[in-house]
Amino acid sequence: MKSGIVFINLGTPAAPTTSAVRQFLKQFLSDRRVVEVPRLIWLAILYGIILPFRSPRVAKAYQQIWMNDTSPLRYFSQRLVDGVAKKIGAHYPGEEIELRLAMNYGQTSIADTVDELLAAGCERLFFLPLFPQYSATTTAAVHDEINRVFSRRRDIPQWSWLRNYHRQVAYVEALAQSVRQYWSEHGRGERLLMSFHGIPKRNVELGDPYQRHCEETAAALATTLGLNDNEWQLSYQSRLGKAEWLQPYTDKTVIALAMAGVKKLDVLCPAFAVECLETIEEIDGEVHEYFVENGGEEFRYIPCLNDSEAHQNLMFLLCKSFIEEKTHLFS
Ligand SMILES: C=CC1=C(C)c2cc3[nH]c(cc4nc(cc5[nH]c(cc1n2)c(C)c5CCC(=O)O)C(CCC(=O)O)=C4C)c(C)c3C=C
Ligand SMILES: [Fe+2]
Ligand SMILES: [Fe+2]
Repeated sequence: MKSGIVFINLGTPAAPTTSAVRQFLKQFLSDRRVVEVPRLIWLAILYGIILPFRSPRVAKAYQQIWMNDTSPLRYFSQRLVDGVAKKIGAHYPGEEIELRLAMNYGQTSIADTVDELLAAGCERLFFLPLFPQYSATTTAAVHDEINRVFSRRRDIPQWSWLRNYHRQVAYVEALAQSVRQYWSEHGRGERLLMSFHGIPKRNVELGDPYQRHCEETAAALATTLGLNDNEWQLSYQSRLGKAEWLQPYTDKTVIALAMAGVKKLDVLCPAFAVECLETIEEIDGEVHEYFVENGGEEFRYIPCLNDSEAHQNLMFLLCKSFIEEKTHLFS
């Protein structure tokens, strides 16, 4: 039985232009899972302020980071998928397993990817959102889209998904390995800051488990690295708008650390599977500058897992349980 595996990332603009960024932001920020502000108020903010003013500014930021004719998010996500496809091909030589990358916003959509895999004869599908920590703003938004796609089909294939992998030993080990490798090449900083993408505080109060997942990832990583409580810290980045988001905020934390005399700071972004605007431009650009402007000397950004061997092995392991699942034998 032919199977399809779909890795899903958030999405990214098709080009580093104002119109492409506007189109991406419009689709992304119109999703009720992403922004829970009352609709009419939000549409006024989105169309009156965010789309006209943010799009040109963010397009310039994408121009700075565009690589190999695409965005880093797409570039590294595709390389990860290609690497895992090779591993799966080598490990299951007799089996027909197709791997694809899809985006929840922008191209290639989940709908087009499912159409393609079903047309190619796949009879069961596995969806793997590249969000280690569950949040309704990301993971549930992907789940909604998968359901929307199948709601339009009469003949729904056998399908499953992975909800989260924030405490998977192979994930925490992969993060630890990349920190250790960085330390072996550059020496160790005075503190390790783990910066996660933020969400509004209200979402957590209403039941989103994201904060707990981030805390569990951070604590597991600190334990794996053998760090004491005063050797690491957790913070939340990428706040948008005036409402309170999860605290402590990354920018304020970094400024406070610099002002408290920390000179050498290591920074890791565990919620981001691959490099993107929020890691390269925001963390290693903006936040890096805040650190140096406030007395810090070395802001040492540790790259995401990207298409590293450890990340490919983790993804292979997550796919393995689907590949070896036997439910299809009942059909
Ligand atoms: C209300 C706004 C947002 C919420 C909630 C949010 C949650 C969230 N996002 C990610 C991962 C990524 N976000 C990225 C970019 C990005 N995020 C927002 C807003 C919210 N995110 C915006 C407006 C943007 C676009 C850039 C900008 O205008 O600043 C990206 C990078 C995409 C890229 O092309 O590089 C990622 C990845 C997570 C994990 C998350 C909640 C857990
Ligand atoms: Fe985001
Ligand atoms: Fe941002």
